[in-house]
Amino acid sequence: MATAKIKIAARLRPKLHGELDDESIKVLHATEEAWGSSSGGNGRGSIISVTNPRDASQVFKFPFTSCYDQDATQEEIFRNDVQPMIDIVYSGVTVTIFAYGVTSSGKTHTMQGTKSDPGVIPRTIRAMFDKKSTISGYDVSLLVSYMEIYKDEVYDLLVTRENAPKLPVRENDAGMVFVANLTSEPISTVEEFDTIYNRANKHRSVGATNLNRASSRSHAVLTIETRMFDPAENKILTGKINLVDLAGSENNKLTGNDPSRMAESAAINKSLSVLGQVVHALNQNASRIPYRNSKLTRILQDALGGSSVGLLICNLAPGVKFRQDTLNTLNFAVRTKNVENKPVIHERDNRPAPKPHFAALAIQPPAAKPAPTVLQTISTAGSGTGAGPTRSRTSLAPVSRVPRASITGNYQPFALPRKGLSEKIKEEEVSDRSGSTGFGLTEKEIDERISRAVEAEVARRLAEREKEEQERRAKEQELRELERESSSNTQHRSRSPKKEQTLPSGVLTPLLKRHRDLDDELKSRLEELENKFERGNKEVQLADLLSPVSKKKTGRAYVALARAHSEKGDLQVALDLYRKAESYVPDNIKLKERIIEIEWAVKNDKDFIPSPKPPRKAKKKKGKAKIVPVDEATMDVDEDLEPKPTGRRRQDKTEFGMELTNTGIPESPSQQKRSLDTVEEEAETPPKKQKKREKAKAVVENSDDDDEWVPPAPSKRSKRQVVS
Ligand SMILES: Nc1ncnc2c1ncn2[C@@H]1O[C@H](COP(=O)(O)OP(=O)(O)OP(=O)(O)O)[C@@H](O)[C@H]1O
Repeated sequence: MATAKIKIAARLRPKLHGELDDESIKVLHATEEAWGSSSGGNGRGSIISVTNPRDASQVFKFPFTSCYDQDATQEEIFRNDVQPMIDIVYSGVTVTIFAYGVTSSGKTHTMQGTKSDPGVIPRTIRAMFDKKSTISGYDVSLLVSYMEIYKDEVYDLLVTRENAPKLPVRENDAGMVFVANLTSEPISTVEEFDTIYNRANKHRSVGATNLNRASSRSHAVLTIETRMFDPAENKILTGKINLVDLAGSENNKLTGNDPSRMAESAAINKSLSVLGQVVHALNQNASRIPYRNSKLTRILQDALGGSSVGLLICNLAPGVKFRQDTLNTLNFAVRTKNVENKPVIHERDNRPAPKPHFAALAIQPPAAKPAPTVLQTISTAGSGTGAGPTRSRTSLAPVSRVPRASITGNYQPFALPRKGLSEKIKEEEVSDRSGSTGFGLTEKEIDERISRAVEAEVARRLAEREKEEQERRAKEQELRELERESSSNTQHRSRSPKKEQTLPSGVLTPLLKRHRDLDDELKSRLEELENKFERGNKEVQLADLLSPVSKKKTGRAYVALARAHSEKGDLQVALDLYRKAESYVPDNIKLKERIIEIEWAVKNDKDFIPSPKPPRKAKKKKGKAKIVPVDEATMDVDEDLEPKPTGRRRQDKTEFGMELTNTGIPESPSQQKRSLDTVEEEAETPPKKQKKREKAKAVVENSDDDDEWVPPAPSKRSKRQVVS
């Protein structure tokens, strides 16, 4: 079955007035000679390089097919990466393009642009109308729908704000997710679109923050649907392009959000966190992908491991202020580029089915739904010159995880069209509903059959759900027992002097010595937990079942083990353990950094010595001293991976895929400055021992995508990077 990976384009925006650009984030291009073209290679097969905030001698490299520097134009991005998608849409496939990045990184600029410098959306519309005018033999109609996801609720942007109710997200029989009651308006000219779009944008939730005067407070999804009726074949081909301007993840220290903004911010960060988890689960080949954990991922389900063709535009902001967010965005992009979709052509055949022989009718099983037609080949590298809808298709095998599409009349897009279909399509739909069955059955017989089938299906689903629920409860119970057992064992053992004798002297690192009992305990606990679940996706499944506190505990347990192994020099084992930890705390920024660093050390066969752990501070409480239970002490094993907030309870640093507790009260500017400095200071502290060993400038190639261009290490002699 043909698959298509999500394509990544990264764009670094220019520094804005008053911003500092320390040039730690760079775009390195391939040379003209290497690409054999005169395009200068700009935007094609280049890399983003980022200096490690914790060790300036390390440079992380992220190769993507398209990287755009601060001078890149809107036209360039559209021509290289978006224009080729138009042909795909007209071949009956859904394309999803989404802009992702921290707040103020330029997502809206890239997608919408300005009147004088239009972005992806206006250019796409023009290109779609241009393409439409070249198609002959089809009756083509275009429809637009536009929604925003604000605080995890979906609103129609084509209706006035006061009349916009929360819209439900549903799934049809074919597994296709759609937003019920979303308006879908026909558009016959570019000007018509512009009027509708400009009016709708006024309904979008936008607010001012310290980082962006017009910050998007919601995710916006604009969908253009193409319906092509072929009168000769009596078929309808339906393509779609979803243009998604995501809200940016936010660091409330930098945005200076007030409490009402914070609630928005929490919703934004939560949904982006789920997006990160979905991509993570897809990378792990997990059997359960947490699409349902947010409306955003539910609506983008088809674009992530589904039947669309995807393009992720990663927007990056320059300067040290955003460096951590840049790394997070790039990490997300690296993961996303491994996500595979299985594009499907959405075609509905309106020809009446041939009438079967009466003898066959007697033993006729209920009509099976035709499986989705799968694209044999989809070229995303075209130049936009393809002619007309693609007709070649072969496999009829059902798509495994997310077929989400049907070529029968069951197919429903995000929006259910309300009006303005071309007359012919309307006629077809009418004749579909009232016409002959093709099997000589009466309406009543059909109704009866349908009700029987529906009843059977409902009964089956209920039984399935009941079973799943029972299994889930049993698993949860088991986990609770394990946890209880484990914590009582831990307390018991900590009192037992015998345990000390079991330690092989001189082998354990200082960390292990401190936590020797716990190490054994944790190992056995983790082993027990592991045995309960299949390999492969067990961490993701388990993480789904655990409470947030248990997840954190388990993550820390893995981190403690990983750290111990890394100190012993078992870097590969340590790396595996850190990755496991990531399944439980996917949003831990320092853990991500640690993984990158160890990956680098393993790849380059270098030693890795973690920065020394800060001494554990005694926790003081007014009045009485707090007794820290042993179990809790294990949580501090890797304090440097997870700094504890001090003072008032709040989370300072936000990132993609990071779950936030935006419950804190904004600090005073002086407090903000102090704690920001601390964050920066922490980030800049290099792993000292390692620095001694690694005097030469190191380059990290942070990609497992071998077929992508990996340029040589930067040299002082060459201004531009050259393909070797
Ligand atoms: N490539 C660019 N060239 C010039 N200015 C840019 C570019 N990208 C972004 N900007 C400017 O940067 C500012 C922030 O951009 P924008 O609003 O697009 O960010 P955003 O990522 O959509 O932010 P948010 O998530 O808060 O909505 C705007 O003033 C915009 O004009």
